[in-house]
Amino acid sequence: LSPSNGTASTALTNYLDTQYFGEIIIGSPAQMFNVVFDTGSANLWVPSQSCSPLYTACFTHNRYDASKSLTHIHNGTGFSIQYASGNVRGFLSEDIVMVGGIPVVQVFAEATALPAVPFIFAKFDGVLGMGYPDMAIDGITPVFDRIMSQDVLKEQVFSVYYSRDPQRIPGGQLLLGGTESKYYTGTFNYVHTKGEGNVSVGMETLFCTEGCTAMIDTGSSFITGPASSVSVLMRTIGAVELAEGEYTVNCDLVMSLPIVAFHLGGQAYPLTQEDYILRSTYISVIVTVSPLTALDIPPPTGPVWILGANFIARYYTKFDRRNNRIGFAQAV
Ligand SMILES: CCN(C(=O)c1cnc(C)nc1NCc1ccco1)[C@H]1CCCNC1
Repeated sequence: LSPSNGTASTALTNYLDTQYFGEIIIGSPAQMFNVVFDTGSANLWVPSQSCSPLYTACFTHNRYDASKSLTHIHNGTGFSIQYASGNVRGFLSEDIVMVGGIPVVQVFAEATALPAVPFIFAKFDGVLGMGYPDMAIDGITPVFDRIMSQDVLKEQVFSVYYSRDPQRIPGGQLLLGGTESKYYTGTFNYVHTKGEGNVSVGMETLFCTEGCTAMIDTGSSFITGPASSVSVLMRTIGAVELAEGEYTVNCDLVMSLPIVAFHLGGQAYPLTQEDYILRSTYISVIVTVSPLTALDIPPPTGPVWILGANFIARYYTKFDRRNNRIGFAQAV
């Protein structure tokens, strides 16, 4: 925490433009964990020392050992969080958590059952939810809310920078309490949380004309949209569906791909071809647009567009909890 200006910075690692994570400390003496700072959830969980090593995903990641922390407080309440491919299950514990040098006494989950898919592919150990308290399982006050109530931050905001260049150090930044001017240009345009938006391709608004909700999810790698809308979008750009919800276009068509723009809060946020395609290295003739896939999320949350890392890498994002709005500026 730099006392001078009431902000706290955490450098993020960029793994293949698809995973961005930073270090936190839990317990005394310090136990270090790499976590995704995830606006798509609101709980903190890390693998537990009591996770059976039969769970490969536990075996290959850092695990919290309550017996080695002098500041550990027992809780024991059951915990389960649902992901697309399976549940993370465990129990609650309490200890000192340090984020960007700010200490909070935090209730978090020790994971004792960690599904191999997707977590054996995770370069991070756990997830630190940065979402609103109403998303928090077991009604636990999220980390950022506990930091805000300490009145140590200049502003009740946090900002996220995701670098697009894997060689660039740091690969990203989480800044609590403000924005980092070196990571964006121009001014912020704001959209109110729970706001409406729509999606246009080229000059025409294809669907969601009556507006549909979008979620900015710092913990997701890609952009997903309702299957019906994504298929309309893909047909428009001439992509063909190979796998379920995954589309490909031919390489030499890339330059003719239209701009896909997300309209949020009356402002257009265009993505160029490079933002929404991923060149598949092994088949030189086909380009996959996998950063844009179909995912139908059931009501009441869905239908919803989820804008993940490849959107945030283009638009530096300020989560303004004081005014319940999200600001976007051109990322550098
Ligand atoms: C963290 C769980 N998430 C992932 O999409 C996810 C899963 N599995 C792996 C291996 N990585 C993931 N995200 C990597 C990443 C880091 C930053 C950007 O994307 C999502 C689940 C829904 C809420 N939001 C988060």
